[in-house]
Amino acid sequence: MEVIKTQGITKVYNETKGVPVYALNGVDLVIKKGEFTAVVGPSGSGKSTLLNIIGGLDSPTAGVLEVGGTDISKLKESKLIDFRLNNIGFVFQAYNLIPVLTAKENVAFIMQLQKRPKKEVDQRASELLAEVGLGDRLNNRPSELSGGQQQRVAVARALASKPQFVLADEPTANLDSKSAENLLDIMVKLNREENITFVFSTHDPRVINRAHRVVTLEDGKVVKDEHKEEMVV
Ligand SMILES: Nc1ncnc2c1ncn2[C@@H]1O[C@H](COP(=O)(O)OP(=O)(O)OP(=O)(O)O)[C@@H](O)[C@H]1O
Repeated sequence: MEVIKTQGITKVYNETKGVPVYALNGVDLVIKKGEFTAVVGPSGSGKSTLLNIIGGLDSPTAGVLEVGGTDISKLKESKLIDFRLNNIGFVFQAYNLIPVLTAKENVAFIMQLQKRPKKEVDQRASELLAEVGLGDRLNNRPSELSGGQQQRVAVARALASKPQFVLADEPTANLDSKSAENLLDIMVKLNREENITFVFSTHDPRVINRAHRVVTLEDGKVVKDEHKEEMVV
């Protein structure tokens, strides 16, 4: 099943002086359910721009973007906010947790926005945190957690809404190698056992090694798209 389909996605930034910048230049990409995909490429190649557009956080200058068969490039902002909430999970490099809320409240918050029953919210928040190895940290605030633990809360939060896929922009960028490995182990496990679709951008060779599919961008274009037979564990 196709979860994400882009056709001719282009993003142009108009430089005030001189030439326009093509951050993306005709990207065609199909991501299927259960894929574990790394988007790689040199600095400035368009990775963040692509992830922001796939996540409905930014709109393309041209092209079509379908998520689960819905053309989201045509949705109005209010509809798009709802669509994002219910269909896409986000993990950013700077954690982006709400500082005054506990780990459990951060995960619950997304489900409260979805107006799910309190009992279900409570139970699922605890279960997800246990799944990422933080069953004993439910009531700690982000400042009381390590960077790796905060990023695991972010993964639990991304999954809370039962999204069609999870987008992670450089998820290991601020982590030491042990925490990065640990985060990867959890993402791989969620992918393998629950068929969660992950798309992440990265510079990190350890992350690239664990991906099943590696899409390489250069100057806003896909220049390589490798599918690996076997995952390297
Ligand atoms: N708001 C903006 N205005 C003008 N140009 C922009 C803007 N955002 C991005 N760009 C340009 O678009 C191109 C792609 O940027 P993008 O951030 O997507 O690259 P990236 O591959 O994620 O880079 P990095 O690995 O350094 O994070 C770059 O040339 C960048 O300078």
